[in-house]
Amino acid sequence: MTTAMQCDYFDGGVCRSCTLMGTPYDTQLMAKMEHARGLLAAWPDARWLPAMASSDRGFRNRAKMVVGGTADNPTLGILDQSQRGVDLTLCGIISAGLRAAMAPIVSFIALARIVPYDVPARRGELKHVLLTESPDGALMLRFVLRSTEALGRIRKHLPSLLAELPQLKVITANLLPEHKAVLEGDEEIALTSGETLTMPLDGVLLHLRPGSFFQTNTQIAMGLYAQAREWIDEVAPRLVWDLYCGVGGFALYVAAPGRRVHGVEVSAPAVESARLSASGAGLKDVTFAVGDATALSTAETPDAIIVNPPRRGLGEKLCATLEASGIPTIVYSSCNAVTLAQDIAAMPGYAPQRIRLFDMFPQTDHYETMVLLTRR
Ligand SMILES: C[S@@+](CC[C@H](N)C(=O)[O-])C[C@H]1O[C@@H](n2cnc3c(N)ncnc32)[C@H](O)[C@@H]1O
Repeated sequence: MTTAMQCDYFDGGVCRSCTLMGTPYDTQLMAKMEHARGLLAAWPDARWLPAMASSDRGFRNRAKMVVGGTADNPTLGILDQSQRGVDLTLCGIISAGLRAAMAPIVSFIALARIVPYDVPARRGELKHVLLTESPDGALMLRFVLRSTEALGRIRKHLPSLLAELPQLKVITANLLPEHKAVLEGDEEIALTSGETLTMPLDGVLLHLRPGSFFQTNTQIAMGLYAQAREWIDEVAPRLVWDLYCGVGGFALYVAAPGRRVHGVEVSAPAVESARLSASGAGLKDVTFAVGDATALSTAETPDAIIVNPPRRGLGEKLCATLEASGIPTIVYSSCNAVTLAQDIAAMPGYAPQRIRLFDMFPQTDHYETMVLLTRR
């Protein structure tokens, strides 16, 4: 039995995001397996592979910090019930590299006098600090601002931040003028010459642009992509589609000589990132398009398809399209086993063959499940 992680923020009632904090990791993983097995019990013939466990701490490659406090004493973390800033810079589930960058960023905010946004008063500038770490320790930092008011001071003082954190490769200002409960706005202003964070994942180099989705837990993401590659390679398809492809992790992993791979994704920055990664790797047969995966037409039927939708799942329309298609193999990677089970039930022409749980989100009851489906 593993020792449970302890967190002062959780114990003090300051932050309750990690709902399973204090539960031994083995117990968490067993409960997730039971939960997934229960939801997918309608397919008893599918073979369950051993779950891929994660490190139970320091696994998050990304910190989304709400900024509170004052320009002299900013806080990075969350807002409490009265909308006051609560410091969470020592959060134990974010990576050590992210944690180490927090104090210099807090000092920088004070130095550049960027006034934290005051939610009840609708005053101030800095709403969020978004920080992402690549496996080689490089960082992408985004300041989500109400306006460009502080930009001059940010630019002026940036050299001191870069001197302290030379691993900062991409820094941007994101503008979110509206008073609304979203993380970021549409406009991104580059503050460094580096525009993408490079993510070396055992042999595959991904480029991450600000604003594009990347899996939260890099170790588990690599496991997920490697598993998809193994299943795809077994059926040796000549044409593979990667729907909801994000920055192209699955597509780039399954690329192989003599195989065409095409990714579809709704986010334009993510598609730009994916194209950059494919061209950087010299992969001419790996292409990407901005588009709505649910509006898919199967005029040209691929030999295999990978789908990795958001929590809402594929939905009726795409399930009906896939059910009516002649695609022999589907690899479905899902962060919500409830919608996964609904979608599989909506495609009775496919039989789940193998299932594997990937613990992308330790300390919470969330997890990723990947299923290999073949045409009956
Ligand atoms: C769970 S993420 C998967 C990303 C990617 N497969 C990866 O491994 O990083 C889901 C992705 O679906 C995209 N998305 C959401 N709705 C979509 C739609 N209707 N059509 C295409 N992409 C969509 C999101 O922008 C996001 O990048």
